[in-house]
Amino acid sequence: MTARILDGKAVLATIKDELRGRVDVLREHGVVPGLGTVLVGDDPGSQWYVNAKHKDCAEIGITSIRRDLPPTATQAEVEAVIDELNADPGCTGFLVQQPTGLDEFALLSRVDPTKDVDGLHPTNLGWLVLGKEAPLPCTPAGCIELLRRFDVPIAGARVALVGRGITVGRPLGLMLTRRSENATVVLCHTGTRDLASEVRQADIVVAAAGQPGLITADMVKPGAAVLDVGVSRIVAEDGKSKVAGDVAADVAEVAGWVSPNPGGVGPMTRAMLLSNIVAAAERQLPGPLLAETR
Ligand SMILES: Nc1nc2c(c(=O)[nH]1)N[C@@H](CN(C=O)c1ccc(C(=O)N[C@@H](CCC(=O)O)C(=O)O)cc1)CN2
Repeated sequence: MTARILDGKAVLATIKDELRGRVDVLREHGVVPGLGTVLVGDDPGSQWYVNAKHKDCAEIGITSIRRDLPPTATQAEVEAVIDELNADPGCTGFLVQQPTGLDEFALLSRVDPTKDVDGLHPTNLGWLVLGKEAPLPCTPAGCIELLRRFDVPIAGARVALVGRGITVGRPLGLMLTRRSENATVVLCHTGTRDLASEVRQADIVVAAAGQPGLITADMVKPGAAVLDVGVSRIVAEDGKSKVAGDVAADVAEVAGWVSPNPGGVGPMTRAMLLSNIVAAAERQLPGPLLAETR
């Protein structure tokens, strides 16, 4: 068996097409969506992600506000930029690119939750726990959207999440166990006694541990869907740095679906960010118009 490819790049392009029309409607009603980003330091990966986010925005008519700060920026300086974006009416949503090397909990908490397009503000994560509508974290939302777009059955599926981080594993567990998804989730982490056995029982595996090649073919149930969220930077044989995922290449010989890495969940993170930006701007519309967008 060769697995079907969960092509996140293709889905990102489709979602951009879908969102363009909604951005046009917003503009017709005087609301111009504007994404703000706060980037601290000179990490090339973070710079790439932020550049990509603004490029995506430009392609569908969302304006950009960039605040790039040097690696020497202090907590107070970053918080001042957050206060400025909270107050800026042209910035309808913004995010602080992680990692910052600073107190990230304090930074996230300072963002106006109505402008939190990352869905990572404690209030918005709280709404998720309570089962209420709120902006959702982009990577877990991207995982679910990717499965949906390729008709991977989720309701009733047994899911092994590998990794309990705040941006992926933990919120994804909450999202997959909502009635709308109705999956059964096993959240695996470094304390899991027999990871291989947990993964082998799963219909869907989401690998977000940051350990290159952690999930091997012998651990995967034939026909399962395997999403690779791991991002480790390794030095290849040619001496060049490249991204390595958590899923070994031979998993594609056993699985029913696999997400490539790059080209799978990464572009979906960007797609869900765009969707959160548009939804945040739509909430600025007067009630009856907002109802029409739903
Ligand atoms: N404030 C946030 N910081 C971070 C988040 C986040 O959701 N919010 N997630 C990650 C990084 N991230 C978005 O910021 C992100 C990761 C990957 C991709 C992507 O498109 N990757 C490409 C490959 C890129 C490469 O070669 O390096 C792919 O997978 O095809 C986009 C965004 C941490 N920080």
